[in-house]
Formats: sequence, structure tokens, C-alpha cells
Amino acid sequence: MSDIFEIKKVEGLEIIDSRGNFTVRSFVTTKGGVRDFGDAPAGASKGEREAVELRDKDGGVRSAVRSINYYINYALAKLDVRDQDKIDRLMIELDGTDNKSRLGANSMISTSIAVAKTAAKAMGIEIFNYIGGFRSHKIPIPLLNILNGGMHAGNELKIQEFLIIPVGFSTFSDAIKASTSIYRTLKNLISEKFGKIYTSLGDEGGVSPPLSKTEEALDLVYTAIKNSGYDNEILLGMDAASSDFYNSKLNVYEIDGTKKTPDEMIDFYKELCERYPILYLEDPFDENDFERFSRLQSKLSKVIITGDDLYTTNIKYLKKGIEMKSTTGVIVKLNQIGTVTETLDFFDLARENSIKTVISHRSGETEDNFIADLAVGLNSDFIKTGAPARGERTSKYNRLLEIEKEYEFKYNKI
Ligand SMILES: C=C(OP(=O)(O)O)C(=O)O
Ligand SMILES: [Mg+2]
Repeated sequence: MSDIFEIKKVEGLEIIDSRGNFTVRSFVTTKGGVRDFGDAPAGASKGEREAVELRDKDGGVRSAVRSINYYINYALAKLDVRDQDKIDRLMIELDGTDNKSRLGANSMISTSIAVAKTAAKAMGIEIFNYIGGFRSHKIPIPLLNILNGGMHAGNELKIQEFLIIPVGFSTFSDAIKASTSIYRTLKNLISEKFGKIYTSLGDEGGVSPPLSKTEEALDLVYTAIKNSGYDNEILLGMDAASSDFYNSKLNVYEIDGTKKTPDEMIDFYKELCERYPILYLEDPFDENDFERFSRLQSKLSKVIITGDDLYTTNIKYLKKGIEMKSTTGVIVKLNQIGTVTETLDFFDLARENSIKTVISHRSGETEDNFIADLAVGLNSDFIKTGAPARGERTSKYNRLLEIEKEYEFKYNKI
């Protein structure tokens, strides 16, 4: 093995994320001096079956840094940085738990990403190219979260994300141009209606106006689309993240000032999909209700019902969802499972079953744009990475713009 591929050192660093919390960055350096990093993002509305991060009592991640500097560093020394599968499986073995709680999913995913990026750099190729080879040739459709509610905002909206989906464009840059114009129109609408102070942003860069009802939010976003002249090109989506407003004791969803039974929620979603051009609906039910997902999907066959907290990027739960025909879409989040290799296993299983894939950020992010390359490398159908604003989100969109320009990749079609 040439020195440029031999891992010499893995080091952790405590850094800051977009919410002002600490997170961990992992650096991989090879004997030949090639070096790159990977950052662990952090969720707020986490699935209960996600891999867990190491976090100190004071909110820091020094324990995760120690995990990288000692255990992971010693285990990975002298390995070939291109052996992603072997390296990830070694970390899984070293951790030895079901939920990555010993080494920490944050220590593991930051290292796993750093390994992939360093390998690509050592080979002198683009990261997406390293992941996908010549099969990578498309830019995914973005699901842009331009209005925030739920745990990501200070308003009373229970639905977490109101997404715009630019499907009717022939290039990604045109799609982004239209999306930013809608985002600005939305801000102006809010300024006029509530006052400029209410254009403050939620965790993912979307506006968070003082609304409390789902329909009011959909009306506002749809008006912004129409006022910008894009009602033929842009569709709507929502991430309900409904486990966060599900009351398990009463078996009801507490939304829009009402308490709805799971069956009433089916009617609620159906009516919204009849009234608005909704293409995408994520986590409409609690993360344990595979059955209700399946019933909604069969009633709304044209809508991409998608599992995020339902699957937590874990093939064990996706297999159940496939058996029960619960969804036609999956969210793919690297840190929900903890390694790049397991993330690819999950992605492949979804693809083999013709399930639409959405490579996703977390609400707590950094400027690391690895997921943009991952989405292109895998030819993912969609990417979900927040509003077209704020550095931790724009770093992903800007990387996609760069790839489109440089390689003349085609924009994906639904
Ligand atoms: C990105 C999301 O939020 P979080 O990172 O808080 O889980 C989501 O629920 O899709
Ligand atoms: Mg979600």
C-alpha cells in the first residue's frame, strides 16, 4: 500500500454547530500527508431508535473526542483509507452495542465521513465520483424547508416542515433560482402581514411566523409560490414529525387546537392533499405505527409517504416497512445509524424496492457538505437540506450548483 493511503492518525475536535451547540469533527491523516475531516450533525426531533451520540453533562462532546483520539485512532492506524467497509465494520465491532452508545454515533459517523473524504482526496477524485463512479450523473431534486414549525421553531405550528419541491425545471440552478425567489416573496408576505420582526428564522433557515394552524402555513407558502409565478413548476411537501405531537396515553395527535384520533389524521391529510398540490408527506404518524403509514399510502397513492423516525436509516425497520408497504419514500440520515457503510446498505435496500430516496441533513448542522456529494454519488431522487439561506444549508446547495456547472450533470426528474 502506498503511503498516501495508509492511515496515520485519527483525531477529534470539539466544534460548534448551527444551533450554537457543540459537536465533533474528526480528522483523518494518512502517512503520505493527505488529510480531510467529517462532522457529526445533530437532530432535535430524533427517532427513538436512532444510534446515540456521546455527550457530556455540560453539553460538550469531549467524551466523543476522547473516543476518537484513543479507541478509534488505535484501531484504524495502518489501515488503508480506501477500505471503507472494513473500517466501518471494525468500528461497529469495537463499539459492540446495538445503538453505538460505547464509541458514540457522533464519533463514529464523523470518522466514517472523514475516511471517505480522505480516500477520495488521496485518489485525486471528487467525493461523489469516489462513491458512485461513472454511474453518478444526476443532481437530486431539493426539498426546501422554507417555513419551520414543531421543535425547530418558536411558533405554535405542530407540523415541523413546510417544503417546496421544484420539479418543473430542466436545470438545478433554475430550480434554486425559483426557490430563492419564493423564499424572498414569503418573507415579504410575512413582513406585510405580521411585521418585519416575524421574519425570524427557525433551526433550518425557514421562516417561523406566529401561526398555529397547518392550513394557514400551507396557504402562506402556496401564496408565495403563486405570487412568484411558479404554481406550475413547484409542488408542496410536509414533514409532520408527528411523534412530537402524538399523545400515546390518549392515542391522539394534538394539532391545530384539536385532538385527532389516528383515523381522523388520515382524513386530515387526505383533505390537505385534495386542497393543495402536495407531493411529499414525511412521518405523518407516530414512529411505531407502521400500519397507519400503510393505510395512508394506499389511500394517497400519488403522494410520496416517507419514513424518517419510522426507519432511522436502519435496514431492520425498513424490512418491516417493505413487508407492510408502509411508505414509498425513505429519509437517509448518516448519523441515525452511525457509519457510511450502513447508510449505503439502507439506501441500496430502498432502491432495490423502488422506494424513493431522500438524503437528509439534520436540524443541527455544520458547513460540512458531504451529503451533497453523497446524494449525487448515489443518484438519489431527492436531497433535503433546509432553506436556501444560512451557511450550513447553503454549503450543500452551493456544492450541488458547483457540481452541476463543472460536470454538466442533468437535473433529476420525478
Ligand atoms: C431534519 C429533521 O429534523 P431533526 O434533525 O431535528 O431530526 C427531520 O425530522 O427530518
Ligand atoms: Mg423528519
